[in-house]
Amino acid sequence: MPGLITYPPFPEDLPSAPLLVIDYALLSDGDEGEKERLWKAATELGFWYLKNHGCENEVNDMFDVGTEIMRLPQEEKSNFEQGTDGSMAGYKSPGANTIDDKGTRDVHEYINITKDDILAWPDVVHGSYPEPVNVHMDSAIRPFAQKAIEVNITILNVLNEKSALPDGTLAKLHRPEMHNQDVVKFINVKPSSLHAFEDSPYVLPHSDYGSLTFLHNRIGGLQIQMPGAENWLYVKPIPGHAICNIGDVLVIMTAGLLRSNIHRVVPPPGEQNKYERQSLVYFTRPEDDVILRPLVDSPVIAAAVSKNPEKDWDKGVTAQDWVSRRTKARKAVNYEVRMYHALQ
Ligand SMILES: O=C(O)CCC(=O)C(=O)O
Ligand SMILES: [Fe+2]
Repeated sequence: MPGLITYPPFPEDLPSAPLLVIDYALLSDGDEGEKERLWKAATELGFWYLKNHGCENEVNDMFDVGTEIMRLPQEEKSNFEQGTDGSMAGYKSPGANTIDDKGTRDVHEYINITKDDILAWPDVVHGSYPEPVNVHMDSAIRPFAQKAIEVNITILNVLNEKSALPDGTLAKLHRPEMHNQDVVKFINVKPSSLHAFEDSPYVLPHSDYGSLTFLHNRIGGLQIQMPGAENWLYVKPIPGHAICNIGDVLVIMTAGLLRSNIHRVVPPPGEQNKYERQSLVYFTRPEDDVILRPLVDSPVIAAAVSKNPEKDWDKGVTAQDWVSRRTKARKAVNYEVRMYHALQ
C-alpha cells in the first residue's frame, strides 16, 4: 500500500514555523477558548495546524488514490488535461504552467477533482477524470470531500462569529449544493525533477486566492514567512495534523481583518528529498456568482473599510472570474499567446 511508506524524519536541526495547533474537536463543541485561539491564528499569521479533524482515514485513503492516479501512463493522464480556458477540472502535466513572468515552466503534476463533479457523480458538471477517480469515488473521494466541507464550514462559522457578521453569512456564501470552484487537489513531484532546484522554490511565493485551504503534507518543503520577516521557515508536517490557511477571498470579505500569508514550496529537506513529494488539498471557494467585496453588515468590517479608505477592497468580480482568471494566466500556452501579441 503506497499510504504505508515510511519517510525519513523531517531534519531536527531545521527551524520551523511556530503555527498554533487548533483542536477541531473543541471547536466543533463550541469551546470559547479554542474559537479565540483560531481567531488569533487566522488574524495574526493566517496559518495553523488542525488536529482531531476526524478525516485521518479519509486522508490516508486519498493519498493512495492520488498515488494510483499519478502512476498511470502519461498518455492516459494527459487525456484528462485541464483546459486552458481557466477551468479547474482535470490533470495538469509537468510543464503545462508557467511559474513566473519569464515563462519558466513548472515541474509538478496535479489533478483537480471539482467538488461539483464529486457531488453530482456519475453526472458530469465540469469534466471527467481518469478511471481510478470513478473507481474510488464512493469509497474515498466523496467521503474526503464531504468531511473537508464540514470542517471548513465549522471554521467559517467561527470566523463569522468572531468578525461580528450576522449568523450564517459566510456559510450562505459557501453552500456545498451550489456550484463553485472548490477542488480536491492532489499534487505530485518526482525527486528527479527537483535536482536542479537545490533549496530554491519550485512553487513560487504566493497566497492562496480562495477562502480556506485544508492541506495535508507528509514530507517537508512548504515554507512561510512570518509577518514582517524576510527569512523562510519550514512548516513541519505533523502526522494527523492538517495545515490550514486563509485565502485572499476572506481577506477581501473582512477588509483585512483576516490574513492570507505568503508561502512557497522548496524540494523536501534532508533525506526526504529522495522521495516523491505529494500533497492533498481541499480548496474552499465562494459560490460562483458571489461578488468579491467587504461584508459591511459587520460593524467591525465596516469600520476596517472606513479606517483605510485608500484600500480598494471592492474587486467588482465574481468568485468564478477571480479564480478562473488566475488559473488561465498560469497556462504556458496562454503565456506564449501573450508574448506573441506583445511582440507584434
Ligand atoms: O504542496 C504544498 O505543500 C502546498 C501547495 C500550495 O501552496 C498550493 O497548491 O497552493
Ligand atoms: Fe498555496
